[in-house]
This record gives sequence, C-alpha cells and structure tokens, in this order.
Amino acid sequence: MEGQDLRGITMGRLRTLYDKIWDAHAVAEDDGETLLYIDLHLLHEVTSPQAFAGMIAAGRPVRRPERALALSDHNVPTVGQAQGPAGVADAEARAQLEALVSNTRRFGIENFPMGDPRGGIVHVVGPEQGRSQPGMTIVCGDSHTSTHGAFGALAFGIGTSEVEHTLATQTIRQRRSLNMRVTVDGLLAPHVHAKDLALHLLGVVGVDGAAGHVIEYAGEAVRALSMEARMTLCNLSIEMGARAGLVAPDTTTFAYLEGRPAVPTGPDWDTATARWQALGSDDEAVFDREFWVDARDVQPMVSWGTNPSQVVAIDGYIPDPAALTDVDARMVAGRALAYMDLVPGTPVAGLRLDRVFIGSCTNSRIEDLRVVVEVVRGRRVAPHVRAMVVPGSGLVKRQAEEEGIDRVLRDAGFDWREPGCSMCVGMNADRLQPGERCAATSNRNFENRQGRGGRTHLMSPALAAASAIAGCIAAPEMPG
Ligand SMILES: CC(C)[C@H](C(=O)O)[C@@H](O)C(=O)O
Ligand code: SF4
Repeated sequence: MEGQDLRGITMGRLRTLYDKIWDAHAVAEDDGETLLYIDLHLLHEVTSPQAFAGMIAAGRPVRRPERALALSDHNVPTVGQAQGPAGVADAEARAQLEALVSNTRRFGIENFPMGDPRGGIVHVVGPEQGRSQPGMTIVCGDSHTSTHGAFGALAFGIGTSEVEHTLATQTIRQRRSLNMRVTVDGLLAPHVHAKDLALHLLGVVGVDGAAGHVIEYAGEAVRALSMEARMTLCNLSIEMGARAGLVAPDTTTFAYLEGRPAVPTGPDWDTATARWQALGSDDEAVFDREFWVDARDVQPMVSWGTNPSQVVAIDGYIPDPAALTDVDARMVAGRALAYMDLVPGTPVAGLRLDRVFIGSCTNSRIEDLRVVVEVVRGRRVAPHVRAMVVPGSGLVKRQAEEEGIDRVLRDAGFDWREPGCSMCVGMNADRLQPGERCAATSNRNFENRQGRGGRTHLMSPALAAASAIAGCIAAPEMPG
C-alpha cells in the first residue's frame, strides 16, 4: 500500500480544480509562498490610483497591458454619465475617475470609461466581454472578484499594493488555500434562486466558516444553474470568508462564452474548449472540508442583521438573541437587532420598507431584470417606497431596453438608472437616509454601508421586486 501511496504522490496525485489552476500558474516558490502568474487583471477607479502612482514614481512599465481591463463603477453617478468624469460633482470621485482615464491611456490598458456603452460594474463586464475564461487566474483590487470563479477561473480580490505588483510583474505572491467542496444535491424549486442558495449557505457556513479555503460548488443544483446564477453564487463566496469560489466549466459555460468579444473563434475556439473540458476536480480528489446541502431545503431568504449570514426564510421570524448560548453570538445578534431596529419574534415578511435597490455585481444582470419584470408587470410600487433599478452594465441596460423591461419598470414607478455600483456601497449620491429600511439585491448589509444609519435587508431580485410592490418585505404572489 505504501508503494502505491508514494506512486500517487510522485506520478500525479489526484487534484482538485483549484489545485490544477494553481499548479498551472505557479512560477516560483519561496518560504511557503508561491509566485502565481496572472492571466487577467481587472481594475477599477477606487483601488488603482495609488498603484499607478507607484508605477509612475518608479518609472516602471506595465508588464502585460493587454492582460488588463479597467472599469469605472464604484463612484460613478447613475444619471448623466454621458458627460464623463468632468460632470461628476464629488471632487474625490472625479479625481479617481479622471486618474483611471489618464493612467490607462499612459500605460496602454483597455478602459471602458464612464458613459461608454460597454462600461459598468467590473464583475459584470469582465464576463460579458468574454474576458473571464475557464482555467484563468483573475485578480482585481476588489473583494467580489470571486464572481468570476463561476467560469472555473481562480479569481480573487487583492489589495492596492498587490495591484501595483501585478501591474509591474503580472504575478502575485500567494499562500496556497485549503480545498472545500459544497455539494448541493437535488434541484432548487422554481421560485428559489441562486441568491437564496447563497444566503442559505451563508446561514449554514457563517461569515468566516470558509476562511482559508477556496470553495468548489458542485452537485445537481449547481450544474443546473445558468452562468449568471453561478456568478451570483460565486459572488457571495467572499462573504463566507473564502478566498475564492469555483464552478467547474461545462457546456453551460461554453454556451455563454461562445461569440463574446474576447473569446477565441474558429479552430482556436475548439482548442480552447478541449482544454477547458479537462478542467474539473479528479473524481477521487480529497477536499479538506466538505459541506452537503439539499436544494429542496432552500427557501427564499432575507437577511435581518448586519452581516450576510444573519438570514431567515421569508416565512421566518426575527430571532431572539437570548436563545443563543454563545455569549459573543448573543452580543453580535443583539447589536444587529438594535441597529436594524427590530424586535425578536416579528415576522420578517411585512417589515415596512422605505427604499428598494435592485442592482450590484450580485444581481444586476439581464436574467435578474427579467425576473424582476415578471413580478412587477401590471403592478405599481407602493406609494411610500422609492425603488431604483441599476443595471450592471451599459450592455445589460441596452438589452433590457430592447426587451421593453425599462418601460414596464418605469410605468410601475421604479427609477431606471445608468450602470454602476450605486447604492450597493453608497460611494456616489445614491444613499439611504439615516433610519431608512431598504430591500437590496446586493451582498453586504454592514452598518452604514448603503448610507449612514441605513438598514439593509439582502434578498433576491424576485423578493426585492415583490417587496417594492407590497411596500414591505414580501414574496411574489404564487400562481394558482
Ligand atoms: C471599494 C472596494 C474596495 C470594495 C471591495 O473590495 O469589495 C467594494 O467593492 C465593496 O463591495 O465593498
Ligand atoms: S457592486 Fe457592490 S459589491 Fe460589487 S463591486 Fe460594486 S460595491 Fe463592491
């Protein structure tokens, strides 16, 4: 047996998808760290100015400018984008947006500036352009880079000093993560979406339950998800503390990618798909940790607290911190309830809302907007609610307008905006007022995130749309 084990190690051990991507990109080892080659470097205006300034100060060229793509998303206004950065009122935002234009021009990096129809949220645009591909290593100075893992790419967020390192060397230093597999057996019910699955998992795993790990999502329910739904799922991996989330590429992945601008064509496409097909964990590969979830147990979910693991099903109740045995957990829950101004035992459905935000890199793609429009058609936003829809990119916006989605939403009383991060993070003018309660399709419900004193309830686009109509947290009316 021992001999066999040794042969297993020396003659090619069984590997996970993560191991395979890692091994294929490892350039050098040093003191437990690996220098990883980076295939795609995504940039945005908030975490890149200092990195470019460092490059300029050191007189360094960008190593592989053609392997980078820059987007203006976090602090762009969601009206009047055609005016470009010069029209942005906030001086800091304007400076960051202008810096991205001049820096990308100086270093020869592709940039879709504010107002460009191909522009939008970096994690929506990368996939949409076919820049994010299976087997790649992808980095961005942004935590939700995990989104791109939906393509079977190793994609993770980096800090500003690492942005500079990547610009200069096209590599970064990394410590290897542990492998975790989340298998979702069975199929989600038709009214249950990828966002519900992600929030359900967060409830099970917790906000740091996947720390130190890269998650591979597997199982029948994951295979059945569309690419956009897989992106929603991988987007939230970071909220579980994971370094990245992955879904092995398959025919769904290839169908999504084929024909997109940056994707190879002709014989190169055949070569690429043949290579991508081989990506996937070996059948008997061993994961450091495993979770199993039954898709049939997943309900439409809503967050009640100030971290995304504090969730209940739509027919559930605000929990009672006193019921928690762990002292720390009790304190955290108590503080969250105070901030959210909620009383234990209250049904979560029926909580009165002031605002609804449909957008963000979690849920602002065309399939999300199609779900929203089906819920909204023929109905109106409750008179006391201000509801806004912010498409993830200019191309999503255009597609929605071609399908008449904007018309239905406007007629219903929604604000139809131009693309960007918007009220997901409140780095532009789209913010909650103190005390306002908001249903949001984004990924973080932290204190003050959507605006000082604002109260965020995370949920799917279907629930957010139904809640806008009802004026309180609500599920869509079920047919029949
Ligand atoms: C501004 C940016 C660095 C930040 C991130 O890294 O995630 C933002 O995108 C967020 O969602 O909080
Ligand atoms: S949409 Fe929100 S979560 Fe996504 S990158 Fe922008 S600020 Fe971060």
